[in-house]
Amino acid sequence: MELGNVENSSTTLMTDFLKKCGGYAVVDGGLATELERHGADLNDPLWSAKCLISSPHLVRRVHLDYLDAGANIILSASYQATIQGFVAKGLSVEEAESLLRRSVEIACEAREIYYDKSTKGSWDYIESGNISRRPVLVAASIGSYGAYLADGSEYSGKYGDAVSLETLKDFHRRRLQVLLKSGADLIACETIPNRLEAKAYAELLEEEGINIPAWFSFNSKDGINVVSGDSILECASIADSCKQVVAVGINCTPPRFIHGLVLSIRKATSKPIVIYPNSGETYNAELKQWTKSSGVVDEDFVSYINKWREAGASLFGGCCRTTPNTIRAIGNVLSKNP
Ligand SMILES: C[S+](C)CC[C@H](N)C(=O)O
Ligand SMILES: N[C@@H](CCS)C(=O)O
Ligand SMILES: [Zn+2]
Repeated sequence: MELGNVENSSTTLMTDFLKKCGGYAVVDGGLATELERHGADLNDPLWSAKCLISSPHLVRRVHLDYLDAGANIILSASYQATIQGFVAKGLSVEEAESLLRRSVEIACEAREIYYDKSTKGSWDYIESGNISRRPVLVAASIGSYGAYLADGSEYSGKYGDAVSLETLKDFHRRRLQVLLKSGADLIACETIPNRLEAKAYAELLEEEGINIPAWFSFNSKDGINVVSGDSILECASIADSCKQVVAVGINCTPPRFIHGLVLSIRKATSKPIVIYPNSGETYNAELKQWTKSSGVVDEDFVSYINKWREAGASLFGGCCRTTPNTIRAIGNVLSKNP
């Protein structure tokens, strides 16, 4: 397919979807931390991807909980699922690729179960005079190279001089190819910590030329730049120039930084903005545990949703340590102020 057509059909998917959702869409909340809350032990280099092997039923249940809470987009458990990471655990490349596909299948199964069981509440929008089901997209999550390193590097974005654009493209290429053909509606490149990785994703998507839209979501620890110190404007511009990218945003970032970042992203792109902050707690990568941040108050961020909406965001959810309750509350805010 020619790039012009890729751009048109990808953009249409997102604009049609947002229209069907009433202009604003609800993204799910933290997947890994919710698995943990249900008893999963994520102290492993694979982090949440470990559950694809040990407890796929729990992954499906958490997806379903987010759908019950009102999510319009659910993200697969592939954030830290990499071929390299699975092979390091002793799996074959074929088994690793099959687990990647399985992560998307599990999310699709949850959507099927949700549609089958909910006769009330899911038939809630009218299109051309017909009552239709609540729109739900399945996004295949792609975590950064730093996520694979399993040492919290996605919160620093410092990969060292030895890691070049080509290193990152080689690292991501095969996983992206598998996920592009997995049946997912969307690719979610998440927690992108630096400009180089955004460029790597953009080039790979353009080289593959497959007609699946993607979003690029960055993280920040100062509300001005992405975590590596690279400019959010430059990062958002890379996303803006990539034809397959249908939304640009911020995830796994404390709520207090979001407003300024939305205003900055808006200067670089007119594409829809996606926002899914974490709880504001701090991650200890060594212990793989969360601690309350001292000296900062990150009150319940749902109260900020309207402010972020006024600043230009149109897709809202939560990242680490948010729960289905957060997502239900976001849905309530959006539906009260359509
Ligand atoms: C977004 S962080 C909480 C993900 C976990 C990290 N890559 C680790 O493995 O420790
Ligand atoms: N989608 C991932 C992001 C981690 S930062 C998750 O929710 O576990
Ligand atoms: Zn997160």
